[in-house]
Amino acid sequence: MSLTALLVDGLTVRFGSFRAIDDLSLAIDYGEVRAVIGPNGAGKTTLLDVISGITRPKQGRVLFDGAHDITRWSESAIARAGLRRKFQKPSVFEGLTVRQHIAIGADVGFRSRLDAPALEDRISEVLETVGLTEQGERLAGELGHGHKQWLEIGMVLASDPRVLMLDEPVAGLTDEETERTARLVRALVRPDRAIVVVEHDMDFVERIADRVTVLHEGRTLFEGSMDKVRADKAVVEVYLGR
Ligand SMILES: Nc1ncnc2c1ncn2[C@@H]1O[C@H](COP(=O)(O)OP(=O)(O)OP(=O)(O)O)[C@@H](O)[C@H]1O
Repeated sequence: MSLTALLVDGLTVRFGSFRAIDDLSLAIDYGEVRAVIGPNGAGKTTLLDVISGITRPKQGRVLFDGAHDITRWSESAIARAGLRRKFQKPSVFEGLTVRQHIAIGADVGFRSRLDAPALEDRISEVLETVGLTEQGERLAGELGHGHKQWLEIGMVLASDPRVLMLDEPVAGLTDEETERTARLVRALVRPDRAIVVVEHDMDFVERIADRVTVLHEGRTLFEGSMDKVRADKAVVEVYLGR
């Protein structure tokens, strides 16, 4: 296993003549939580779209696990390899229970197929981790927004991801739910997993991120700890000071 989970190398994504990602290079290691922040339109979602196979770059590579350029892989091949994403808007199956959702996540994603008892154990373990044990038999449609977010994190987690991408996981959550999500994200850290979080809530980012990459106009404006990010003049000018 490489120490680097994702190596983004000279990546450019164009929409017509506009460069949403502009010759971007960055490395994300196993064992870390990396926050990707920056103003609207900086290219954060586009970066996640490339890593998850939704958008094809014009130039550059994304090496997964030090060896595989995933920019030509299909979305499903990328997901099967263990790169999994929770999208910004919760989209649960209203008529299925919480347990059924986690089962789908485990069944679709788990790289070594589980037998029935192992699957039940896995579901219970995931429910415990995301704090939804008591809601296991409830229909997803009855859950509040926070619980839906944790359910979706649970679905992704059930697949035992190597790279876990979370797109604005605390948008629309209360302060208490945000705090609980921060604790959850930190509990998902493992030496063989990289967690990439796109988020606008800077207090949340400070709580979870080992390192922060600030994007601006498709390039890295700054990279470092949140303390250093907050102190950087250029970052304050284009983003934090607004
Ligand atoms: N399919 C597309 N066609 C044309 N332009 C696009 C497309 N997708 C994204 N863009 C443009 O690329 C730029 C980067 O968008 P992106 O969604 O990656 O930004 P972001 O940093 O995620 O912003 P936000 O914080 O608002 O989510 C924006 O100017 C956006 O309008």
